[in-house]
Amino acid sequence: MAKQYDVLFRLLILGDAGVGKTCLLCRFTDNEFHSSHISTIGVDFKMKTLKIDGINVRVQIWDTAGQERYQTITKQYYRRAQGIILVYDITSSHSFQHIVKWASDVDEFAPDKVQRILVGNKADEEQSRKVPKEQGNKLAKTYGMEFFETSACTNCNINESFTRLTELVLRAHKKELDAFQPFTNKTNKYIDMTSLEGERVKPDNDVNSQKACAC
Ligand SMILES: Nc1nc2c(ncn2[C@@H]2O[C@H](COP(=O)(O)OP(=O)(O)OP(=O)(O)O)[C@@H](O)[C@H]2O)c(=O)[nH]1
Repeated sequence: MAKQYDVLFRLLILGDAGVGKTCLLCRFTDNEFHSSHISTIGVDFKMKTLKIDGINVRVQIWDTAGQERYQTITKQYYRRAQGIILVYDITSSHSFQHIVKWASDVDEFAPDKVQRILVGNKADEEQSRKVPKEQGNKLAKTYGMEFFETSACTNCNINESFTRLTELVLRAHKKELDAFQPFTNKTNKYIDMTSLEGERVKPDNDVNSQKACAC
């Protein structure tokens, strides 16, 4: 069977419970939105293939539980990530203030090379907004991250934010990819960055993957 992608990356979505991590993922991968909140237990993941600069990039996107009690499990996934989306809810000042804690966890547990973006979700809820867009921008600048306001509900900036993070990851790993040059050869090989950067997981059998997508 012909190879269907050239490189595989792992992305991670972090943020407080209820900010919309699962909905962002479901919107991006399946173009679905669900209005109920079913808390993620541990972690769950979905896959999608993007074409960037002629390269077929497969992304394995891990959705993590925002609840404190799952942090021991979710932190184990940081070190295998090449890209991280830090999410807050624009209607929740608390979730925004908490980004500092999420970012410091990333500094502590993720690889140095990890690429990060900041996302303020629920941008459709303008009437309940607690976090001005400028504040999001300012915080992102402080951390040297790019910033997006999104709405999983109205499908605003979803593709843009996931695609941008994938572009940043691709750029950060350009040297390794150039050395391998899978895009020009005719073999069925692809680069699995997820196994190169850490211990390989077997998602199909992963005991932590307990939640079917609610969206
Ligand atoms: N208005 C609006 N509601 C949203 C949006 N994204 C998510 N929600 C709602 O926010 C609630 C929580 O969404 P989830 O995606 O389950 O939140 P989560 O961050 O995955 O939560 P945990 O799994 O507990 O960490 C649900 O009721 C969603 O419908 C959005 O863009 N706009």
